[in-house]
Amino acid sequence: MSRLILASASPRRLDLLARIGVVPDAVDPADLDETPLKAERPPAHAGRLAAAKAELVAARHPDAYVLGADTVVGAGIRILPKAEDEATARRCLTLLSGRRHRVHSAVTLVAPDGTARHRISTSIVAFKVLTPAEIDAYLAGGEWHGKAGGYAIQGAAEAYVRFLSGSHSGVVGLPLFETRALLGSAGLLG
Ligand SMILES: Cc1cn([C@H]2C[C@H](O)[C@@H](COP(=O)(O)OP(=O)(O)OP(=O)(O)O)O2)c(=O)[nH]c1=O
Repeated sequence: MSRLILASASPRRLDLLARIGVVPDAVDPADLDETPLKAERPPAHAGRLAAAKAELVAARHPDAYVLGADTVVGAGIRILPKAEDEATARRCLTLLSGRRHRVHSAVTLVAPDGTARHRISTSIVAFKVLTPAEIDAYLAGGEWHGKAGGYAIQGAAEAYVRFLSGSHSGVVGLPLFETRALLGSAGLLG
């Protein structure tokens, strides 16, 4: 069977794949510019980056299947950043407090013949109104680091989530229903 490469530096994506019994033959992250295009909408941004990551890494592994993913938090037409510092995470949480937002997780599978298959999962998440003390407590925990929208639903932030509609695995970073469909249609399961 052909090799499967996971084009991601996210340990969560590796763990999520393992939950459906898939262990990639290698992990080879793509390093690319994740700046949104002018007027790019959140789902389009996620789809473009998932495809770009998979295609970039596929060029390095011509005989393998390559899986890439991207998770974007969108508030209306705004794309929230991936929080690399506390001030950014604070701005994200302040914006998300007391309102609904969407989390788009796109997955792309590039086959050895170069054809690409794409899927996207969109979830709706609503946070309670966050008090300044709750935001401070969350920031002190550090789980926001490197996360789209400045939070990780798989950690303490889930206690602030009043409502979730969609895919929990998608919010964490790799929607398992869509990923299984992609891998299955390529004959990579069982
Ligand atoms: C909203 C949310 C995001 N995230 C994470 C998933 C992604 O790792 C990250 C969004 O950044 P991504 O650019 O999707 O992924 P990444 O930079 O971590 O890894 P790579 O590009 O190499 O695949 O935010 C959570 O872990 N939990 C959450 O609840």
